Amino acid sequence: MIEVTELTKRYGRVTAVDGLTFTVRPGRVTGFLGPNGSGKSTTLRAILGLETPDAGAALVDGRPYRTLHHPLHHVGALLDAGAVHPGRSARAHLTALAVAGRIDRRRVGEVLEQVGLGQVAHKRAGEFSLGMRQRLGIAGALLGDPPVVLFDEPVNGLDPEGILWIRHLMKSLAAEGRTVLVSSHLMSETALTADHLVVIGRGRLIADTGVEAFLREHGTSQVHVRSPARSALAGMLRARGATVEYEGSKTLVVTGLTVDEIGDLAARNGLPVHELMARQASLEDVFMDLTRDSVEYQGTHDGN
Ligand SMILES: Nc1ncnc2c1ncn2[C@@H]1O[C@H](COP(=O)(O)OP(=O)(O)OP(=O)(O)O)[C@@H](O)[C@H]1O
Repeated sequence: MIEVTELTKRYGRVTAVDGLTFTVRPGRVTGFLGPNGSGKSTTLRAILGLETPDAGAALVDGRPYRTLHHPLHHVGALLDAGAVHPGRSARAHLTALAVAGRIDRRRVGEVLEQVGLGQVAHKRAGEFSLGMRQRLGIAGALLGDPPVVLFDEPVNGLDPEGILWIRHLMKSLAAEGRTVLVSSHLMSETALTADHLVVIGRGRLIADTGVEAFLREHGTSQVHVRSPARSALAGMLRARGATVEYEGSKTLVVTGLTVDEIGDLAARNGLPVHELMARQASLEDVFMDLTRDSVEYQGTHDGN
């Protein structure tokens, strides 16, 4: 379990994390979402004891990371997949980590197999593709068999096969009862993997909720209706409580009624309908709406 309480971190005049509180529970994948610069990496680094908070705390299993006796047995993290010596083989890299972390060297072979690098264990990391480097980073995170894992933007730059692999891995780690926290700036990708979402903007909490509840609450669906009698239809739809907007010369965009309700209403009143189509607002749109203020703030701030 990870507990972040009233966490604040400032860099000079920039408040990267601002009184942030949330808990990451075991047995599920928690997506940690926010636009670029919203404070995700800073929060992850604070959880890993790489940043000293100006206020508040970030605890792993009830303790600050720096006080854990065998940290790699508690937490595994993928922060920057590039942080591997290019001249070292995958096996040598992991062996060095194992020695430094007082972890049984037999784990090296196990994690190499687990991430699918068994065949290339002797290849130099400098010759690895980005996807292979991500896998190597994840192997390092899993070395201590930790109950808590953190991944910072793990699918960035990966091909579809790599993305699928990571999604599957996250879910299986959570199914084993581990605490899994995955940061991303992509809402739709995260919704496919995560069970729970923590959304932040300019270092503050925007949402802490289940993915399904989030989609129910924010995933507004619209219905596009093309009708030669759209003015009459619009009046009736509004009378039924729908929000109606005009688009082009023939189309209505309706929120608040289903396709069936709109079709039935038109039929009962003898109004012709040439097209009736449900459209789910994209998750990326929902996310951008939610975090817009924080992005504008960030832009202003960066400009100063
Ligand atoms: N070491 C640092 N020194 C100064 N400012 C920093 C430092 N680290 C982060 N910041 C600033 O803190 C804010 C939050 O950055 P952070 O990297 O935590 O955000 P993020 O959500 O992880 O974004 P990204 O996905 O772009 O990395 C940004 O304004 C960033 O410029």
